[in-house]
Amino acid sequence: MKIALLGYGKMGKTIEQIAIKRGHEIVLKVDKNDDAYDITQADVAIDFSIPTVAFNNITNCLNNGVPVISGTTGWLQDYDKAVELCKEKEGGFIYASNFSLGVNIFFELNKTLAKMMNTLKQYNVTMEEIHHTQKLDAPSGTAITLAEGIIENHSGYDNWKLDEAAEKSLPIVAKRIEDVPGTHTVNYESEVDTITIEHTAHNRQGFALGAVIAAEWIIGKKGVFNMNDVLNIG
Ligand SMILES: NC(=O)C1=CN([C@@H]2O[C@H](COP(=O)(O)OP(=O)(O)OC[C@H]3O[C@@H](n4cnc5c(N)ncnc54)[C@H](OP(=O)(O)O)[C@@H]3O)[C@@H](O)[C@H]2O)C=CC1
Ligand SMILES: O=C(O)C1=N[C@H](C(=O)O)C[C@H](O)C1
Repeated sequence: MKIALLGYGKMGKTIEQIAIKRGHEIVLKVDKNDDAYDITQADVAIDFSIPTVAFNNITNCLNNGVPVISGTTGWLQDYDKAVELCKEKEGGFIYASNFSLGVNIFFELNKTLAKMMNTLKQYNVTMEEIHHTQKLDAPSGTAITLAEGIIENHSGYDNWKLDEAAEKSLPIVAKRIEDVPGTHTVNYESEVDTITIEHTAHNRQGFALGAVIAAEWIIGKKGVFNMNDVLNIG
């Protein structure tokens, strides 16, 4: 499979290593200021860039008939437009806030726990995410997906807020600590006890492997998909 890497930073480089080990070829590496590139030489594009350019990268792929996997976070105000374009062009598109198998299992565990806790009003939910200091967005995309999983399944919450507690709002604390690949914690706290679920990434390999598996999976498919489709979970 011929892969275009849109964004050649920490994730782009990790994806390159894994893709080559799995027998794929990297035909294009796009970074800042690499504007004039021909995406059509690739069978599939993998976008791990920055929030301000991700939507543009995705539309360029869809307009040129190249299926695209996007892991970039912080651009979701334009997600619906990307979905529309994908349908109009009959393309292939997957966005996931987190591509790792472990986090996708954690997402399901989080939803199940929220359902179980729904009637137990003595518990307040709080969330914390910790990432490296170069991260541009807060809260993390993964934290937003976790919050949405709780809001959909727990009637005590209908929105989330960064660093703020308010009526029916799920507070998310975002911490930035050097070299942390990504840790997400969900707490249910009552006066008598705390229930905690946590996912800790030890490195970026899990995210990168998931993105390559998603790229392999989307070849020959048309539509907008997510990691539950790829991993057949949920
Ligand atoms: N969904 C998931 O599983 C995961 C998602 N992520 C997300 O992926 C994104 C990238 O993460 P990470 O690799 O750690 O970040 P990095 O900052 O290491 O890499 C981002 C790269 O994008 C480059 N870039 C800047 N402008 C453009 C452009 N116009 N087109 C293409 N590339 C460009 C940057 O170049 P320069 O440095 O020169 O500006 C940089 O090399 C983030 O949004 C992060 O949150 C990260 C891990 C897992
Ligand atoms: O920026 C990162 O590094 C990560 N970003 C994603 C997010 O925002 O959730 C996924 C992972 O946590 C690493």
